[in-house]
Amino acid sequence: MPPAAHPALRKVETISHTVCADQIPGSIVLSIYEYEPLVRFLAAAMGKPQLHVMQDPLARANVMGYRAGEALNWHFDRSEFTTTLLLQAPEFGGDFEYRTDLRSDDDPNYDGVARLLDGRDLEAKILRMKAGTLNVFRGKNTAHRVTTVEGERERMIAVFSYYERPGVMFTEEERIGFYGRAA
Ligand SMILES: O=C(O)CCC(=O)C(=O)O
Ligand SMILES: [Fe+2]
Repeated sequence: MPPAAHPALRKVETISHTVCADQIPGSIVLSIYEYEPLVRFLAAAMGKPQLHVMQDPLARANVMGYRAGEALNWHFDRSEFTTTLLLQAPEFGGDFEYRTDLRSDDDPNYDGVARLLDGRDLEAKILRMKAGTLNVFRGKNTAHRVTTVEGERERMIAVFSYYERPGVMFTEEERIGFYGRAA
């Protein structure tokens, strides 16, 4: 593969409207995030002895808005798995599309990633979500994206982070990198 064609070097634009956990104290979204039966359910679903909410005041739970014309490009997540709850569905578009196990912990599969980015991966699937859909996926190796939202109603989704270890925090640098602020 010529270096310029390497999938990691492609340029994409990302717009995001993110509300962090510290901006919604006492909200229903945070109560759901911390709801013990949900945490136990997710642990059982993921085959973990236990899961814990994250301690990070910003990252533990986020609400992201996608407005008309906005999307989230193909990516992998840093964490082993990700939990989302769709709060409001858009009128059109804003589909969650995923490609299961595109890479593995020991094989980055750059050719496969390039094929996906070129729209030539026939195994990519769309998950039909409605408001209230809980989505748990292994985003570390399953590539995923959100297609462009259309229409007046913004897509609103809560993103919940849980870990096997209690007390997980981002570093200050990570908070600034993700959110543009440390506190
Ligand atoms: O909005 C979604 O459905 C997915 C969000 C996501 O992939 C992420 O925040 O990493
Ligand atoms: Fe993601």
